[in-house]
Parts: sequence; structure tokens; C-alpha cells
Amino acid sequence: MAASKFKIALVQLFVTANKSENLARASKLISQAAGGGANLVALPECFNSPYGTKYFPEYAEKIPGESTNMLAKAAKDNKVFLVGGSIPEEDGGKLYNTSTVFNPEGELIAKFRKVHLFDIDVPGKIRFQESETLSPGSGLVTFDTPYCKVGLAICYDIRFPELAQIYTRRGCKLLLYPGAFNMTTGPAHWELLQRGRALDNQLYVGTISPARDEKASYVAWGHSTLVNPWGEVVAKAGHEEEIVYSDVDLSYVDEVRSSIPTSNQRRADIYKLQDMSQN
Ligand SMILES: NC(=O)CC(=O)C(=O)O
Repeated sequence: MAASKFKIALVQLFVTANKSENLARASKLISQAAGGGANLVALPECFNSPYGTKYFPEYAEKIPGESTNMLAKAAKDNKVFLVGGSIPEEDGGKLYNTSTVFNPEGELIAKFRKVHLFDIDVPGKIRFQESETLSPGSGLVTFDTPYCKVGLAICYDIRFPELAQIYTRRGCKLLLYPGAFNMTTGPAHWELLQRGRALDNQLYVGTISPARDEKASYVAWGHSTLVNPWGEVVAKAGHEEEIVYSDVDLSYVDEVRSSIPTSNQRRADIYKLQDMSQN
């Protein structure tokens, strides 16, 4: 029978401009998280590179490549499921913001390319256009663990509730979003969006941010978080480098879903959600 509880570790890595240093520290923190009892370890968006359109072409790699080879080894050495945050990926002359997932044998079991690119312009605050250098992915990705099915997306994707609903309909009990919100949208929307997705879908939602670097051109908000199916924050980092641990209690997902059975109360006669993706 599948275990009804497992331990997750959200690794809020301090990302620098030095790729080798980022990989070495990520590897060390993955071991530390496994040593702390985590069954599933997750890294932040852009864990091997500063977050910025000018950096993506310079730091981009093929998959497999240097960064994903490190992830495969770390997953195998530490016998954990590993969600490798994301990296800038180069494929066929295009760049993507890509997350990879490895099982405890070190095998690549999922690859997700950020579907919604972060193109925003908040007057006087922040303008960011990921599409200057990145292309969007076109598929949705879930992966299986012995504990539950997990849905994967990246940062800005959390603003699109349909994606989370589709993952829920596919049977996920946990959604993970490596993400790097900023000093404008972080305080306003980061926790609210996670609690919204968790409550709407009655599942766990985990977000994994880089630690805040006040000197970086893009200052990440930090505050990696786990929210439960009741919409409560059960674990939350500050803004510095740290590992946040929490139990994920799958029986609580079932309990919340049976107490407030919204998924059986949908009015398919007046609205519907359509899953058009191929995977
Ligand atoms: N960085 C992102 O992709 C998203 C973000 O910061 C936001 O939605 O706000």
C-alpha cells in the first residue's frame, strides 16, 4: 500500500553568477536535505544561473548536460526524488526555461518547459520580458512517485488556474512550482496564488524560490512555501538560503476533498474545462 505521508524539502538556494559554485552548493544542500529525512527534494527556478534574459543564452545547456548530470547523480547518491528547479535549456536553436525530475535511481522521469512566459510591465516598478530570449513550452507534465502523482509547472504558470485544475483532474495531490517572484509581485501575490491554487484544487502546493540577493539585477522574493489542501501555510522560508522541511499528509487531501466535495459538485452543464495538451 502507498505510504500516506512523506517528507518534502524545499531548497531555497542562494544563486550566484558562478555556475560551478551554484551546482556545487545545490549538490551539497540536496545531500543535507536527504540527511534531514526528505523523500522528495526540490530546487528553485533558475538554480544554475542568475534570473535575467541576458543571462539565459550564456548559461543555457543541452539536456543532458553539466547541470542535469549533477542532478541525476545527486538523486541517485541520496536516493531521493529530485525536482531540479529549472535551468535555461538550449534545444534546436531555441531556449527554454526547463525543469527536470529524477527518481532515486538517478533516471530522468519528467521534463517540463515553462508554458507561460513571464512578460509583464508594471509601470514604475518592474518590466520583464522572458520572451526576449526564451520560447514557451507546449506540454503539461506530471510524474508518479510511490506517494502520489505530482504536477509540475514554473513560476508565472501559477497565475493560470486552468493548468492546476487539469493536473488535479489527472490525479495529482501535490503541485510544485519552482519560482522566482520579485520585490513587487512577491509581497502582493506569491502566497495568495499558492493558497488559491491549493484551496481551489484541495491539494498541497509547494513553491521553491532562490534566496534573495539584494545585489542581483533581479531580486527574488524568497519565501519558499508549502500550503496544505485547506489553504493553510504549513512551512515557509524567510528570504535567505535555507531548507524548509514539511510532511505531506495525503490522507488529509482525501479528508478535505470528502468534507467539501467541490470536485463532484461541478456544473458540467453550464461550464467545462478542456485539456488540449498532448502529454
Ligand atoms: N518570475 C516569474 O515567472 C513570475 C513572477 O515573478 C510573477 O508572476 O510575478
